[in-house]
Amino acid sequence: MEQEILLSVKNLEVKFDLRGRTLNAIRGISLDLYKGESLAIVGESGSGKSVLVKTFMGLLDANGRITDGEILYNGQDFTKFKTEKEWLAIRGKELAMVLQDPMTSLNPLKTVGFQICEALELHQGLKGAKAKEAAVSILEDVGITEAGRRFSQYPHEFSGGMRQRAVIAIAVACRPKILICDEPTTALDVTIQAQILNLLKDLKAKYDLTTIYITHDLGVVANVADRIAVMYAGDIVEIGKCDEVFYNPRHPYTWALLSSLPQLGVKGENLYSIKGAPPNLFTHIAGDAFAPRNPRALKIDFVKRPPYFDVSPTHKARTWLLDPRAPKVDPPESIRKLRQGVSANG
Ligand SMILES: Nc1ncnc2c1ncn2[C@@H]1O[C@H](COP(=O)(O)OP(=O)(O)OP(=O)(O)O)[C@@H](O)[C@H]1O
Repeated sequence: MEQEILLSVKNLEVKFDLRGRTLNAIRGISLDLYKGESLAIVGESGSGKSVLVKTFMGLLDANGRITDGEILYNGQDFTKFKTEKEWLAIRGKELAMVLQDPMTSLNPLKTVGFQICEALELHQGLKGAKAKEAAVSILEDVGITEAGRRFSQYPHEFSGGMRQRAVIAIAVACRPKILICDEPTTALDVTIQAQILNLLKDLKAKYDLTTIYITHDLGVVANVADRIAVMYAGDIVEIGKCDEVFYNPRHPYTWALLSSLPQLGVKGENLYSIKGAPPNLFTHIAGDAFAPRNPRALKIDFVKRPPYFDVSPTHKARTWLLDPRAPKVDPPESIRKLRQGVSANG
């Protein structure tokens, strides 16, 4: 079945000017987002996850610029936008974002209810009693009990988890098509994390959302994502359905990420202790950016950037290991066990 593409990124490049030097933050990304799906973008700190989604909302820092590519949405190309006015028709209304720290999104001086009403008025033209009624109902939708009373409270009267619910309420009040969640639960404790993820899942169905999750934690995405895109050094190195990436990963960086998952009972190192450091994005990267940290790297990995190779119609990875001419390189023991577990279970 053909899936409808909601947002299409083509060969996107983003650079930052920093003290006379140029940092290559996004290095030629192409990505289709399908209507109704839940896509997770994973990768370690600095891989470009946030910068990528900021380009979807016109929120790049002032020293950043798109130097190539297209971002197509509903017949428009965001990369061609020149004015803030053009973005105001998109931001909040078509795409909304939930950030890690709710306090950066909430105004501490205004009640939570007022802030939801503001969004309702701006995007749906609702005012007065109608707006309040709608806001209370949204507060209920995001799982805030005694919504009528909570409506009149200030963010500091809410707990951390409730603040995040309030931020989500403001985001969905605008009825966006796409909800971007940037590490939405990182700042919360584990039980609250699970509640917020469940809430986001419920809201996705109720509000007919397409969602993008950004996280460095593969454990988080296993429960929420239909597809996973793995980012490394400003590029998507592997993308596929959740099961494909978890149980048949092909890029050595994905192997490393998975090996670090404590949830899988795999004895390995923490994500942040994958040996070596990410590459310097100020310099041109010739081959596979992960090669210097990859104990299984081939010679060509240091010389030539790999293209994508298809693993299945829905799964591809940018690694020379998938070239038919490549020598057979086995994934680490832990990854092989994962795979065997799947085939043994049918
Ligand atoms: N305004 C800026 N000026 C210079 N470099 C920037 C700027 N914003 C981001 N970068 C750089 O772009 C790269 C990608 O950053 P980004 O914040 O997207 O990473 P990330 O994967 O989202 O990491 P994290 O999980 O820490 O947020 C990093 O090297 C970062 O230092």
